Amino acid sequence: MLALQRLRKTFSTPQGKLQVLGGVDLHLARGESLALMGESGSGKSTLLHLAAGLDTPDSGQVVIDGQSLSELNETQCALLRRQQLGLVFQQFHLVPSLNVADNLSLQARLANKEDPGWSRHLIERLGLAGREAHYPEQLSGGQQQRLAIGRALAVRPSLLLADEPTGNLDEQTAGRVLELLLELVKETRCAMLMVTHSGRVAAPLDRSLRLHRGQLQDAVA
Ligand SMILES: Nc1ncnc2c1ncn2[C@@H]1O[C@H](COP(=O)(O)OP(=O)(O)OP(=O)(O)O)[C@@H](O)[C@H]1O
Repeated sequence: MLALQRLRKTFSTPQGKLQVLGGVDLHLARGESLALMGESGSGKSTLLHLAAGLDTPDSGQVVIDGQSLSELNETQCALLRRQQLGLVFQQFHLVPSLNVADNLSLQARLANKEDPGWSRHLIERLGLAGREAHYPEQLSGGQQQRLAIGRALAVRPSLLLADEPTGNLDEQTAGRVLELLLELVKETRCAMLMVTHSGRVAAPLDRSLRLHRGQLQDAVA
């Protein structure tokens, strides 16, 4: 589903070249969830951005559903991102002027993949039934993040990329949101790559890897 092949990325800094990824290989299957851990500055966000096609590697390639991103031009890459990727961040990035129903279907509408039946099902699963006409500011933090997850899944993405998706929530709420997220990943059979600092968050995922000195290694619990 997602393959990272010999991915290298170096940044230029005032102190010289900084190699962040030194030839990273990774394979993620459909329905599989992977926690990406590592110290601050180890390159987790860099890897996530490359996987999302938001940045380009120095060498190596990102393959999503058999399609190498390096073979696509910017417009094609944006289309693939819209249609096949779901992105969830620590900040919910909901549109304040749109209600719950419209926030949920926003990405699907932009991707021409609107499916009212699936949206209704998601609203139910997210525990937001009856709240469709409410605006983000009327929701709790946990409800807002559930809505952001629903927006990402409304396109039925083949790959979900999540950057600390429960980082802004209290522990109890975070636990419930994570549980729901994992259920929905299994239900939709998308692959999920999740950046997290927390061993507790990583534990229920299928696998955990740690970025260290530009390489992926098995994470020690
Ligand atoms: N555009 C850039 N130019 C120069 N250096 C960069 C750039 N982007 C990231 N870096 C550097 O690359 C390294 C990896 O950054 P990255 O944000 O991927 O780390 P991270 O593991 O996500 O960190 P954190 O856990 O703190 O979010 C850091 O040393 C960072 O300063």
